[in-house]
Amino acid sequence: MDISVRHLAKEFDGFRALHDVSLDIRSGELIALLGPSGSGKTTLLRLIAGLEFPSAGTIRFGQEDASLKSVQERNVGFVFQHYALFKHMSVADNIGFGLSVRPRATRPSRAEIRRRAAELLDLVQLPGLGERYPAQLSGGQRQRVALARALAIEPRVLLLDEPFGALDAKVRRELRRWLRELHDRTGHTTVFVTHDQDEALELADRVVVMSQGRIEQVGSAADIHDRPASPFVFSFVGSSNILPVEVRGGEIAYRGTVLGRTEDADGPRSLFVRPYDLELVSDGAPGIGGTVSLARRSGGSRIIEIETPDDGRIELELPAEAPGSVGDRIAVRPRRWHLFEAAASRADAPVTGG
Ligand SMILES: Nc1ncnc2c1ncn2[C@@H]1O[C@H](COP(=O)(O)OP(=O)(O)OP(=O)(O)O)[C@@H](O)[C@H]1O
Repeated sequence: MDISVRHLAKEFDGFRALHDVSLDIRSGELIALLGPSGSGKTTLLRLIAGLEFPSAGTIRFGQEDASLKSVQERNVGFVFQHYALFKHMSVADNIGFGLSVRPRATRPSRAEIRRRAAELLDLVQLPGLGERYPAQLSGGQRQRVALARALAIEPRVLLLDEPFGALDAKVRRELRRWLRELHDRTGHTTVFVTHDQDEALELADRVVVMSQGRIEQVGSAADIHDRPASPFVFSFVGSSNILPVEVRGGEIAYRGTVLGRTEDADGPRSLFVRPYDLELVSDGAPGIGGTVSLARRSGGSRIIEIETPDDGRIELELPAEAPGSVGDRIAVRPRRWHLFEAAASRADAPVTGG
């Protein structure tokens, strides 16, 4: 089922939670809505679900205008972070719930609902657990039951709001992989909300990065990472250093030191660089000089922070065996970077990177 969102806006008591959002979701796609708290992800998801109605704009499901249709009419399945399974119902009854409350004319027989619940339990890899109660399951198992319940109504679209948010990191990673496999098998159009960039970039076909009720960029993991459309996107999907630089005749200079070349026009810019895209330069070679103010080990790398003469701080991620202790003077230069407009990037970028 294709979903087409056009010029969607949503106001709550005069507060604009979404501004002019347009987005095309292709049938069978797995889409992540990624952004910081308050960026409008859940509002967009709830509008697609039919749990809220837009202040302006339209939502089409295929050829049909769904903007004012109810959740039932849209036939969407959804799962929220706090998988509210019915505690007093067995797992099988939870899964069959959506079918058992259908009007008599479209309601399957009890035997059919049982059969379907058992089938879905196999699909979510919990065969034989139908007679258990939610309290007798682990968090990850409950979340899979919640997904089975959402799938039971044979939804046209599956909407997931931070579905793995409440789980520990390892279970989260396992469920992520499992959800991707399930998606590939069932082919549902799926939209999920997350504020975790790893989850979004790893799981989704395309990621929609949101900030302050607007879409900043829509793209594959590679697009978002390698071709960020704005300083916000660059900073949100990883750690970043921001240096004030000057472009003159194709050269990028930081306090008079040429760091590299660009085809950009002359003028001030902000140079955005990832900690692992900086390298140490040997004595005398041009680079950004500074004094090491922090050095620590992180997994297989060394994280080093230097203080620059203009009171800036630069974070570097170097191989574990790299030299540099607190108090040493070193110089670095970027291997890869992104240049953005100076003024806009200052106002727009979050203070710290991801
Ligand atoms: N029912 C409501 N009434 C008033 N304001 C609301 C309502 N729902 C959301 N908002 C506001 O709209 C903005 C967007 O909220 P939304 O829940 O969509 O953000 P989000 O990106 O999903 O954030 P989070 O990651 O924290 O869930 C927020 O500023 C929020 O306070």
